[in-house]
Amino acid sequence: MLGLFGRDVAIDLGTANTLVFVKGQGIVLSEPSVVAIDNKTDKVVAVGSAAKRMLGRTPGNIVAMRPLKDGVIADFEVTEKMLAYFIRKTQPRRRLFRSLVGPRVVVCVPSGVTGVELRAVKEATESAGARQAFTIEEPLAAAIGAGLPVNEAQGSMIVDIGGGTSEVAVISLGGIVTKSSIRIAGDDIDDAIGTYIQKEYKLAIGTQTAEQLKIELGSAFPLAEEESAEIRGRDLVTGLPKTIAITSEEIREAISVPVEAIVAAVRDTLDRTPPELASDIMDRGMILAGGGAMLRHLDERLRRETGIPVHVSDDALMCVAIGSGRSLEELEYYRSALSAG
Ligand SMILES: Nc1ncnc2c1ncn2[C@@H]1O[C@H](COP(=O)(O)OP(=O)(O)OP(=O)(O)O)[C@@H](O)[C@H]1O
Repeated sequence: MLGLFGRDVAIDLGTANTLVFVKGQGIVLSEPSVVAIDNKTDKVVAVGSAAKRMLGRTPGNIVAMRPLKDGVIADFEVTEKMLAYFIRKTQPRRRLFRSLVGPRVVVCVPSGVTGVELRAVKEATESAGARQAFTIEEPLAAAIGAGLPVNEAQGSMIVDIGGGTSEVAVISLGGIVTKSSIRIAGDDIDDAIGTYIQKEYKLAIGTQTAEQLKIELGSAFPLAEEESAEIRGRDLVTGLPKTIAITSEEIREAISVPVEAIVAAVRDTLDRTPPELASDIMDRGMILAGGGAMLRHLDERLRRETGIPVHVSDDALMCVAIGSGRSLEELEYYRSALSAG
């Protein structure tokens, strides 16, 4: 069909990764939320994976940056360019005529965003070519994506741990009843690892090495068999490359503060949950979503600290995008979860 309208898309605009869902097709794109820009010409040089490879490796005139920080837009213009790139990539190869043939776009936003930030997202989406922009709060999208019955009169609890924000929400009848949104998540865990290694070993490591250490050695609760790994960095005293060995116990200690903040947000949300909904959650448990949910034994830690069953979603990294996509495909059914632009 030679459609007059663009393909409707849902975008999980994350601090770390952006996922794009095309109506009728599912997730078609998942790339790091990174943009590389040439300072001299102000032109975008690369977006996504290609730009991520440039982080920390660019010559003077090119800057590779993440336009979102802590789950919110830190650089409006660059975010707009990134959105435009992702939307364009999913559209048939022809010009997008804004408002006439642009697609409808659902963008997922953290539940803690302010009115100003929300407007910024909608404006960026519309300037990027959307004829109509909707936003959906991240915990609602994650819950829909995890298959929770969000529209029923039943308490569902979702804990979504991304790169920049961790969102905890209890949902019933299509809306969020209690929530906590903290700007502490996966990135802060990486930073904590970097800081620890710098302090204990006088070694500077890059953010990608810190993230890798988190994924490979990190845990929120003791492992049956603790592990160790070798890492390379720059010796802060001699300025030369150096290799050290580090254990999973050390990484657990390094990340204890941000992990505890996430656990505290879950406890705090439960404390404020009305008794009927709390009882539903006691029975059915909470669902963990977002990339941060894959930190080893985080489920075990939460289970022990709250006494409530904890399940990690099968599609932790994609839950939010899947849920945003479902809300796009069933706009009427999920109307109460969406806010129109
Ligand atoms: N196996 C893993 N163990 C621990 N953390 C992981 C793992 N895989 C990915 N992550 C972390 O998940 C985070 C990214 O998750 P996700 O893609 O859900 O975030 P986002 O949607 O981009 O961020 P936000 O929701 O804050 O805007 C990163 O911090 C990444 O390091």
